[in-house]
Amino acid sequence: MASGVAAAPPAPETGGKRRKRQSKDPSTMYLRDPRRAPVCRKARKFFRGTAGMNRTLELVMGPTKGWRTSAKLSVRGNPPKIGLFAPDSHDVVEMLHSEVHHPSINEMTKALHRAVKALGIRGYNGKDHGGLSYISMVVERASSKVQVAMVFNAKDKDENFAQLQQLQSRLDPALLHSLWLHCNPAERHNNAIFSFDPAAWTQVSGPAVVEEQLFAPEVAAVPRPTLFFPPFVFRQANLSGFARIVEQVRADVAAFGKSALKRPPRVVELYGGVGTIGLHLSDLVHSLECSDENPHNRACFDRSVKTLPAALRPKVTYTPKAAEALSKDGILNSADLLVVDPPRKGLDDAVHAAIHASPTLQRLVYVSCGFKAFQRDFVKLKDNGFHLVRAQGHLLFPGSDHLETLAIFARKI
Ligand SMILES: C[S@@+](CC[C@H](N)C(=O)[O-])C[C@H]1O[C@@H](n2cnc3c(N)ncnc32)[C@H](O)[C@@H]1O
Repeated sequence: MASGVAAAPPAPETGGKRRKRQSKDPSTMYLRDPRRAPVCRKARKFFRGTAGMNRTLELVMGPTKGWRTSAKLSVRGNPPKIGLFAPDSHDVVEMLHSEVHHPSINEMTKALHRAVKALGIRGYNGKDHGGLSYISMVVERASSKVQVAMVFNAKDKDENFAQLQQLQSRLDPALLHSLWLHCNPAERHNNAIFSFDPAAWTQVSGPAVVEEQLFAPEVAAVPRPTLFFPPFVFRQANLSGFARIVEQVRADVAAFGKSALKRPPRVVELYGGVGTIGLHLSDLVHSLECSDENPHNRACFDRSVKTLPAALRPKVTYTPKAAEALSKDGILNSADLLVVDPPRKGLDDAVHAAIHASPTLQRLVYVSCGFKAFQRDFVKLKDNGFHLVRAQGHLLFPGSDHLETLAIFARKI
């Protein structure tokens, strides 16, 4: 099974038209004024029009530089070019430095470029489908060290392992958190960068997980679980920006429990990753059933639960299963509130069917990273009796044509 992580920042929504090839870092196209990105204009129009909101959509934005703490760069050709795909293409725009990258990612990219060239490691070539195809880098914010995963399309894992051992000796230990080899079979037939198969992963060096606290110490949020990220689970690229979304979700869940429900809600979370949202709600809920299709998330979630205050631990559970299957199993049959943060394709049909059928569900917190799909889901949720209570746009990738939408829906039962 594949993780479906995207290689490049979201491609601009071009209405199907082929764009002129970009020669510029595609995630900085709107950096001068990020709120002028086409998706922001579309979202404002949508919420004013179709969604009937009586005020202009609020667009929340943090720092425009240095925000990307998780990056997947493509590698192509020989000598290898490292960078991002230009929108709608597989042409790599070389990017050894980007102002939107965390400084550690820039430093590590340059060091890897030097090391890869010196060791004669070739980039993916599209002919025999072998070579180094991607480099994933994740910064642990407290230490500024980088977890590096190098993705090869190769049959001979041992050869790549030996190469990465050599490569490791060329990297600064003060910058490298850990180094991982991910080998995809050269003959595979899907576009996902990572596979869930544990056999595809080999740890070359360093600790197994990056550790993160979502909230800065000055944010008055309780609880503060530690989150654990091995390279084979989803992690937000702009974790500080995502913390602002989770703060809003906390405020809504608290208000819903106090004012509408008059008791703490039973919460289900689908597409929950390692529990980045759900674990931060544990003090506000009667119970939280978190889930995700990636089987590796559960161990991270369980480890995080141990970092919660003891009284909160029994309230939270995790099921490693796809949202479609859980929906068919009746997971929403007694839920008061549903939290969803699906991939760009939006909610699966079975989830809509379970929302429709639930006799108890009154509140829906929708975090969307795909605005096209969100618009489709909005119409279906309306058909299922939900109305929009509140929405915000979060520019998690300021400079690119991407918007993270937080929408709160309610229905009377
Ligand atoms: C945008 S991420 C959000 C995760 C989490 N909220 C976070 O902030 O880290 C989407 C998640 O959906 C998961 N996913 C993708 N397709 C899924 C499916 N059909 N059923 C359940 N989870 C799915 C992915 O593994 C990923 O963890």
